[in-house]
Amino acid sequence: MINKGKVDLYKRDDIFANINNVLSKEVYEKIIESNSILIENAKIFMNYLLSFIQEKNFIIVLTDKHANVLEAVGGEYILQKSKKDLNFLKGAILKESFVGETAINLAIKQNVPTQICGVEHSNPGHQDWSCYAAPIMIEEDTMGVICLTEYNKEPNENALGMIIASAKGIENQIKNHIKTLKIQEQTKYQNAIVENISEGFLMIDNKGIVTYINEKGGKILGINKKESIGKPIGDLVPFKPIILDVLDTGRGYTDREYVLENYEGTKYHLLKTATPVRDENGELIGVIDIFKEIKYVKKMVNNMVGAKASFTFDDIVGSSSEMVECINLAKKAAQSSSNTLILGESGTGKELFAQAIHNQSARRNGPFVAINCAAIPKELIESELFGYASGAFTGGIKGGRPGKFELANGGTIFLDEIGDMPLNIQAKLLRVLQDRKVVRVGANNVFSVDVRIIAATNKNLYDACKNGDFRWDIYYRLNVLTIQIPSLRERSEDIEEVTMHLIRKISKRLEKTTKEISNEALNLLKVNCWKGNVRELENVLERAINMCEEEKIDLKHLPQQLTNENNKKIEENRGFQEIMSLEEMERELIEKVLMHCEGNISKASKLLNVSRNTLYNKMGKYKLSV
Ligand SMILES: Nc1ncnc2c1ncn2[C@@H]1O[C@H](COP(=O)(O)OP(=O)(O)OP(=O)(O)O)[C@@H](O)[C@H]1O
Repeated sequence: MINKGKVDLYKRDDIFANINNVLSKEVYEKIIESNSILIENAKIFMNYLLSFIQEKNFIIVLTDKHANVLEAVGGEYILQKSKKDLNFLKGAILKESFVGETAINLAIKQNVPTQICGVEHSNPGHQDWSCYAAPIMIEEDTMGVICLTEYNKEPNENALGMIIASAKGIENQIKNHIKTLKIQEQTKYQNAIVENISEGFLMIDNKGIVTYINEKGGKILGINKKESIGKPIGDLVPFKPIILDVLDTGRGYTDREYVLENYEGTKYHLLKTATPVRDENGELIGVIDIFKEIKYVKKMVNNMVGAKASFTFDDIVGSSSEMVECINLAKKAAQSSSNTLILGESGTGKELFAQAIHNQSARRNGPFVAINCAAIPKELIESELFGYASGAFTGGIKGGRPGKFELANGGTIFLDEIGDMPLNIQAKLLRVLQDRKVVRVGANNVFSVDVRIIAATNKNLYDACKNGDFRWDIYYRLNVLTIQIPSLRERSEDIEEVTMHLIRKISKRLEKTTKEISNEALNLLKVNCWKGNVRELENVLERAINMCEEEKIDLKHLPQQLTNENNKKIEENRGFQEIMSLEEMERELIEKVLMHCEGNISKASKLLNVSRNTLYNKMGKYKLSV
């Protein structure tokens, strides 16, 4: 719809007292800023229109949606005249209450192109002029109005058409402008994402030309981000980039391992994912390559699978001289990164010590990776320890897998039950012990690893070496710092302290209120021989706490078997002796055995099933000599 001269004639006689209304400077500047897109795009059309109309008689005015003048262009004379007659100056307020009904006001009010010529104007001061105005609409909202004004009372048959076409042109221009701004904003976000991801990001076109590379990618490939764009990737790096294979085959890949050395001589072990990019017709137009350093992947894996040491020296309980000696030795081991061997029966706390050593060492922030050599089938130990290469065996994960040594890089590996490691694996272990180098099963690449080794066993490794079951060279390399953890039998004076510690620990875990133990129950625990050491004691206490409804564990909560065994012992002792204290019995037994072995400490300690150290300590305690 178009308005042509539809004016309320009764307004013609209105007197407009205040036609010089102009916006204040501050308000005008604000309005200019908020309409900057409209002004920027309209100006192009205003100047264009001006170039083929008679500048002498015409002015073109742009207003915002409230009829405030944003721009006015035209020949100098006519511009000055329109300022005087029509108030057409930048910042002027042309609303109806100030200037009467005009083509601009009507175009805003009714959202349609409007023309008002000569006497059709309500304002007598406008009646020498003709105005042709068209609204500029974006998504059904009026942004402003463009108006062609002629110093002529008679209608101009081309003017309205010209102004409508200009308004349409401005609308299209603004729409494109908004689209571009949106794309620019999106690109900004995308760039921020690509630049801030921890991975290297590279994009090439179907000719292998770099179209984008992020800062991290440039660092890994050893190339300058800005200078590389527009150049063939093959010319920028000292190796054949495997991303080019994707252009040949059209097939991408996920998480493929790759080792590269850039021009700066820096080696990177990467995990790469390459994705072909196709246009809407399915034509390959480029490849996106994302690569990350595998050390960060391993760190993440370790964090997720819990390759962490949770125990510290504060968790090790026991104040017997044997235990204190062990703890001191272990603290010394924590100060060094030498190979460490922990010996002791099952359940004596070998892993507990290994974790405490790691947590007090300089490697405490690195991974702690434990592997039990006795618990893994012989055929799998090698790949578990050293990893395997892609295609090493059927069923293996495509792209290969790192072994525990690689996963422990920068930290500690705990080789539990090392005495059970098959001889063929021991040969490979020797290489790691000597050079800290790992070769995956089925691979040629050698990886350097920075790993501290703590091994443990309940076997006599010396005897195993003599029998040919364990390699001497490994034994000597592991036997640098050796910690022999005494069994609970050898340090029965620790039983009360360990018991109280375990009651607190287990009650907390099971959310029970049990916190004490009766003297009778504690005495029964003290006389037990604890074949399974602290672990067995822990199991008995866990069972007792589960059974116990009160705060105190009593005899009835302990397994019947313990009471039976104890009764049996007392019966046996009654046969040859009145009831003696436990210490008296121990002293007498040691004395008898020493006599039997004619003072040979080694023989006596073997017969008593305690270490020589322990025997010496006990002899000191009971003032026995040979
Ligand atoms: N001195 C100690 N103080 C506190 N808790 C201990 C102590 N010794 C062992 N434990 C606890 O006993 C349990 C067994 O310990 P750990 O697993 O370290 O023994 P291990 O010698 O490595 O056993 P295995 O040879 O069977 O692997 C763990 O729950 C551990 O926390």
